[in-house]
Amino acid sequence: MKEENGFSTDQEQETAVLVAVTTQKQNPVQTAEYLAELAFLASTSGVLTLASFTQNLAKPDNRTYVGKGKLEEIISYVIAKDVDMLIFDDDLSPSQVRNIEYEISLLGKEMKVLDRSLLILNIFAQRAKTVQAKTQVELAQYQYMLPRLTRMWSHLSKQRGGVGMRGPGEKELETDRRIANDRIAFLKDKLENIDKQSSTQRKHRDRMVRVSLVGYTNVGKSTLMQKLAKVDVFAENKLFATVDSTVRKVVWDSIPFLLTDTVGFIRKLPTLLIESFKSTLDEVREADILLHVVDISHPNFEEQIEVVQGILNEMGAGDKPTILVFNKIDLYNVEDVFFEGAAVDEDGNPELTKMERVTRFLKQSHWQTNTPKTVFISAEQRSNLAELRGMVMEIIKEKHFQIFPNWLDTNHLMGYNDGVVPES
Ligand SMILES: Nc1nc2c(ncn2[C@@H]2O[C@H](COP(=O)(O)OP(=O)(O)OP(=O)(O)O)[C@@H](O)[C@H]2O)c(=O)[nH]1
Ligand SMILES: [Mg+2]
Repeated sequence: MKEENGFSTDQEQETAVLVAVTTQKQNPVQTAEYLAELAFLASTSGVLTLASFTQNLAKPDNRTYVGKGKLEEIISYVIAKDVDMLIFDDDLSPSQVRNIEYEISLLGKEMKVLDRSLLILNIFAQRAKTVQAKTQVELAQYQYMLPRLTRMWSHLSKQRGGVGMRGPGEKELETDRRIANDRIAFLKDKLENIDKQSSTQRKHRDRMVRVSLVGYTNVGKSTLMQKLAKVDVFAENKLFATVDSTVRKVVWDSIPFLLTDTVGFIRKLPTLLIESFKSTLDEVREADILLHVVDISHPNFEEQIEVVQGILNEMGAGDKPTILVFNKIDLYNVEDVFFEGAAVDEDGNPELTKMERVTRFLKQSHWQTNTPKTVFISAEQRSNLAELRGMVMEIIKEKHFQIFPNWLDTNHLMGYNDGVVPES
């Protein structure tokens, strides 16, 4: 194992070459962005990207994803550089994996062939902490591997550990499909029991308003959770820092509610993961209010919003009361803002802070006008958190009084009807 102490040294760090195709459905700019994301995923799981290859095709090749000539070019490169693995940006069918492995073996080399899903599964496996998350990931891994259980797979995994080979463990990989199927049945059973327990737990706290932080991975959900609930939640500049959902009871203006931090979404999130994380995602499904966090400093944030919205719709959570929370405004380029003429206050007051200027500029942007509820914040620098809190409180109170029409503390009703939220 190369990561015995949780560190991998430079010499021993596993290396990868990334492969993507530009198609009729995916333009070169998108391909470049997706490759950047794939490299980030690789580095999150401790793998160093040495190079990436792309090819223009009408659609990915049925047999080997890229064309034969391109594959040969890639294989010569990986042999010359002694690369540990090939990572493909799209999901490969079991037969594509076999064909690619076969082409590699013709040149006397053995190497791991991963796709985006497997890489994501691997990161989830590294990060899952609770029994539930671990079970969910293991189930997804088995379901992914079942149609791919080949001699090559078990042979390789016996020889070398590391990325792509974690999870079910080497021993199980040698076992036949029947045993894998038994394991899948066992894990499903286990999950069902855990589900029963957690749904009982959820019922016990049934009568509290639930607020869920959702959003693309790495946008700052856990950081915001920390600032809002004053708890220590693991946040990191890596993808999928959070795999387990964290629930905290928070009391604002004497009204208690539950705040949940959830696993981040990503483009092409493996369907198997969505399925096996069903119960974790129930937190989202059963939420009263969603805070959809967006990293406005990310060049692709608009597409990320769509991906998240798409997954929420698929889950049947697309029409919940939602606040679009644009985070990381501290990273927003101030010069752009200056040239848009927003640097000076309407009253001619030039004394606006950078954050105030950025906020003012963003509030004039189409994101403000097209979306019913938006707010621009910096979780890390605590900018505009009071405004966010006010917006959340407005909906929380509405929901809370639906659940508790006789909530006795009339102090907190004052000012509620006209939407005034007491300053904290
Ligand atoms: N500059 C800046 N960085 C931020 C802000 N909020 C969060 N970050 C950073 O963004 C990175 C990701 O933050 P997390 O809170 O882990 O993001 P997450 O959405 O929980 O990510 P996953 O759990 O991986 O889905 C961390 O390095 C944070 O320090 C912000 O307002 N400004
Ligand atoms: Mg997180």
